[in-house]
Amino acid sequence: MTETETTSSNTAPSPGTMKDIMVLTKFRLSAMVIVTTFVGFWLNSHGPLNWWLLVHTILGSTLAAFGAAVFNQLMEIDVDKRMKRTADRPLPSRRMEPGAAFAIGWLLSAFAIIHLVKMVNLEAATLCAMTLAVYLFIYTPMKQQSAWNTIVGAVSGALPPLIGWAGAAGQPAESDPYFRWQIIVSPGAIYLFLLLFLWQLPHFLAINWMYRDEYRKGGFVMWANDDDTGAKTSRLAFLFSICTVVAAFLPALTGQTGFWFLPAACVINGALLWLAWKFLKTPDRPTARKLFFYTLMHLPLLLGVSMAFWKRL
Ligand code: HEM
Ligand SMILES: CC(C)=CCC/C(C)=C/CC/C(C)=C/COP(=O)(O)OP(=O)(O)O
Repeated sequence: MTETETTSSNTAPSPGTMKDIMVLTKFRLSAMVIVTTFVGFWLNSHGPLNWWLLVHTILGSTLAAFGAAVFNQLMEIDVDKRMKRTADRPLPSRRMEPGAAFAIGWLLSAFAIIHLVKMVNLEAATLCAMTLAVYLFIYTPMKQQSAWNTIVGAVSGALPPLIGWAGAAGQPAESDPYFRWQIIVSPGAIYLFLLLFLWQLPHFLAINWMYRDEYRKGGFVMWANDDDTGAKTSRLAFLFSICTVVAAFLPALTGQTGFWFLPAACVINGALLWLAWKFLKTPDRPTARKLFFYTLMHLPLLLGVSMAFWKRL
């Protein structure tokens, strides 16, 4: 090997390193979480968008989402080792030292919260801290105790759009109370929370059923673990898909969206119900896979039409 090659292999991250960083930060999942934060910010922006406030909100939330992923994987090294889906993650495969991950997790999470307090507002920072706390202190340990963990996980997954919603409110005026609860107790924020909360249930049930053997092997207690026929999981997935669709129509019912939201939402939600129905009628891997992949399209599509037809009242 020439000197140049040695030097470059020491400094430039190899494709393996880049991949490990993506896995450690659960990059694709975190990216979609941040899309929901962006949508929350956008929907609660009155008048022209405050681009700097948006950048600070997204930066803080992104670092927190990465930090959450790092700590979650640090807490699950032993169980992740037992599942094919997760065994090759950098920590269980021992490509990364737990000490390094611990330091990275702290740096990301602490910087994120401080950044949100200083550059955005106390409400966004508090919601972000709550997201981390629910995900790491309640959901992650609960995965090995009770199948209700999914409901708790869905709470942490439904808070990030509210971070964006709160972020758009900016700094308080002098006359404002210390903590402005009214920002998040509003119809738009409630819509985003309910939509995200409910959407995660069919999203996860489909994948939970596909990976039920792995979850059992890993020692995770999940709804689909004892359901080899798929009857129970597909019933739950169908029921929660109906609930998701009901939540998805709320802004149309309250007059928050323009005329074209309704037909667009009918198509997007109709496809979700159709795929959940197919999974219910024939619970097998192909129907579960289709439902899971469609959930990954359903959410951005619905958030997209919400943004497009949202009335700035
Ligand atoms: C109870 C809450 C949730 C659970 C248990 C859950 C579970 C999972 C699992 C196990 C996967 C991995 C599938 C695989 O390895 O092939 C996955 C993928 C994914 N999830 Fe979720 N999820 C939840 C919430 C969310 C939320 C809130 C979002 C974003 C808004 C989200 C977005 C995604 C995305 C984008 C993927 C694909 C990631 C990839 O291909 O790397 N999930 N989810
Ligand atoms: C701003 C901020 C802090 C954002 C973070 C949002 C967040 C915590 C989303 C997590 C959603 C969730 C429960 C995913 C499943 O994780 P899992 O641990 O069950 O997935 P795994 O089995 O693949 O490890």
